[in-house]
Amino acid sequence: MTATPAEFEARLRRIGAERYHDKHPFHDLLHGGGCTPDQVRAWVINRFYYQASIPMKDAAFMSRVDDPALRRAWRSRIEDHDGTDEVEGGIARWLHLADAVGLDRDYVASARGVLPATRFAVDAYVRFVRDKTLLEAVAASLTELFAPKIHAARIEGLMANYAFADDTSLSYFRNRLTQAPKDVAFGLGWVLEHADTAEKQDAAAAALEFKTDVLWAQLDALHAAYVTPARIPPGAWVPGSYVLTPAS
Ligand SMILES: O=C(O)c1cc(C(=O)O)c2c(n1)C(=O)C(=O)c1cc(C(=O)O)[nH]c1-2
Repeated sequence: MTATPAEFEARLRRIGAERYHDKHPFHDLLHGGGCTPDQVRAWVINRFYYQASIPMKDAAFMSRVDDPALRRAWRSRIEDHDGTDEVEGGIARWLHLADAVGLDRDYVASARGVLPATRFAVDAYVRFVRDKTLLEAVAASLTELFAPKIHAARIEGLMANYAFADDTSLSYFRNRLTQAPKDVAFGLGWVLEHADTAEKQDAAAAALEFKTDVLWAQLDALHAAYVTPARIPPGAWVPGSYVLTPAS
């Protein structure tokens, strides 16, 4: 049976409550000050790959949309990450964080040291958005419903626990606090309007679950590789390498 929009929204929010990556143990370590400088660096290197891929997935999405109004509503996402001639974007802001933790920013930007499982998970998200229905693609972005809470917790936790944390190094997250709610208000409204059959609601819910897996798998990979007993896959970043300045 088709759920009402309010019931369907509650179903989507339950998926976040049960599966979002704010519950992953790596986030407890990171936000609680329990990460070593190299573990923070590993997170910065791997998470960069997600950041850098987001505007590519949004471009893939827009390439499939024939409704100019939907493209217009979506295109600010690309500017938010890539920036404009006047305003720095999220990718540049992420590289301030790379500088602050002492990493060689060119190495981070090259994505050479990214873990294989991170690459597989992120690439799967870009492919999902390219290949699935527009409804599933928009529904997958709705993990952002749950992101402002984790960004606020991250700013607070990093500021309290790490000397590298300041307004410049954390500017990425501060900007997302206003960007994400705007994106997600549109995305949620669009999904509630277009998921108008039980089958479409099931497909949208499954897309959101898939996306929580994309996020969770990245942190599993990070935890397995860099938290004791560490198992670093061949080719991935080796702690201590590409570090230009000591930890602060
Ligand atoms: O730090 C986080 O936990 C987190 C999570 C997510 C998310 O839920 O997918 C995004 C972001 N950050 C983020 O910064 C971001 O720009 C973003 C875009 C998207 C998307 O799917 O389009 N998710 C996320």
